[in-house]
Amino acid sequence: MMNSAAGPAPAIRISGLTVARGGHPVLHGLDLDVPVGSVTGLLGPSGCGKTTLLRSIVGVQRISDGRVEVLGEPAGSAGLRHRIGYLTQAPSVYGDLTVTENLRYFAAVLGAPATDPDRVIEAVGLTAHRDQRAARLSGGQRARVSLAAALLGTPELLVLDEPTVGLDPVLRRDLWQLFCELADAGSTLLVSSHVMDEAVRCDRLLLMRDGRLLAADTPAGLLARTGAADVDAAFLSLVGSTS
Ligand SMILES: Nc1ncnc2c1ncn2[C@@H]1O[C@H](COP(=O)(O)OP(=O)(O)OP(=O)(O)O)[C@@H](O)[C@H]1O
Repeated sequence: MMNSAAGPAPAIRISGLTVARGGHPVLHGLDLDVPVGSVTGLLGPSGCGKTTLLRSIVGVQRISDGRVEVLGEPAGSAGLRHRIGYLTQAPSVYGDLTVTENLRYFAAVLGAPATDPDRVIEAVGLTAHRDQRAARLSGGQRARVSLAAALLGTPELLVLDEPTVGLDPVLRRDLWQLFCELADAGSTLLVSSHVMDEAVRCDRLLLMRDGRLLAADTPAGLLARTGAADVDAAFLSLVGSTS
């Protein structure tokens, strides 16, 4: 989707974003847009700055320079709190509560509809485990409880940090299907991954390396531009042309 002057405003607009962590520069003046109602994949090797970028978007990262605008407001604005769902890499669930109890609790905190816990439990494929305590779930199941919590209240923007890590291929496929359905219904999704083969499921890709953006394109555009057969090869070709 193009963002012409007449087109819809992007869900996320970032210019000159510079971040240092622990005294070291991590993001070096990033410029990017994320269009509304799309699934954008944020791809890049471990340590390239994906989580730092996502933290800047949800407004929990101290930034050195630049502008981060989310849904028309500066990142971190109080008004955005109920409009964004954020899945961190570490599942945040209460081990001594069941799946349903966890989600009822988070729904109450968020003021989400009372029917939401059932809906999101089904969406992430945990209905059969709904009465199990979270401490007894597998790592992948616990991660899905966290994902379900991010879906409560049907946020306009979902920021998901490696939501499919450690999941089997069937579940990964089902979750990507869910992400596409959410985008079709109008939500905007920004999904990080270091698994390049997930890229084909995205409408758009942001390829990062060493705190810089290598490319922002559709999967097809990226392959056409690099002449590569897959996103992995496209990434390597872009790395080769910049290093
Ligand atoms: N709390 C911190 N203090 C200092 N440096 C940090 C901190 N967190 C991350 N970093 C550094 O910032 C850089 C980017 O980290 P970040 O977590 O954003 O990468 P990432 O692309 O999300 O990696 P991964 O895919 O492994 O999660 C890394 O070099 C990392 O060592």
